[in-house]
Amino acid sequence: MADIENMDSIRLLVDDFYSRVREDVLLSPVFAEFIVDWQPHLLKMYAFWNTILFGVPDYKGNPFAHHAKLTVTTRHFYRWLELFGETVDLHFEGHKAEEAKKRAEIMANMFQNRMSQLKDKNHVLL
Ligand code: HEM
Repeated sequence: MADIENMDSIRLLVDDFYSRVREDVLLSPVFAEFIVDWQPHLLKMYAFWNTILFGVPDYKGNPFAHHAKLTVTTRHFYRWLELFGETVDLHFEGHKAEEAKKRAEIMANMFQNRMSQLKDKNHVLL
């Protein structure tokens, strides 16, 4: 089995992952609330992973800002990571495949930490 090597690998990973997300009972309603046309989201995600894994400065954005507004719990993040890991393992094997899973986990943890900080702050303000 090959590793994640280039943009073709990234497209395969992203397309397959989000087609699973769209069929997932827990995750699909969260995405459906914000994404009507999937093509722009997929293009953004190709650029994101190209930047994360190959250092190509394709993605310019602030991922956390797009997640702070979501109504999600630890279960959603757990499921997201589970599906992502399964998709990576189904198609790829190697250093980049491991790195993709690791980076996703780091980002998911970072999103969750910042979300709970925001919640605590709002609580104090109330
Ligand atoms: C509970 C898990 C997650 C859910 C439900 C979720 C959901 C979403 C949704 C609905 C959007 C579109 C937001 C919009 O267009 O306004 C989005 C964008 C995005 N997500 Fe996630 N996400 C999750 C986890 C992650 C993780 C772990 C990563 C990183 C590995 C990630 C990376 C991104 C990026 C890069 C964007 C594009 C942001 C932009 O427009 O610049 N997401 N996500």
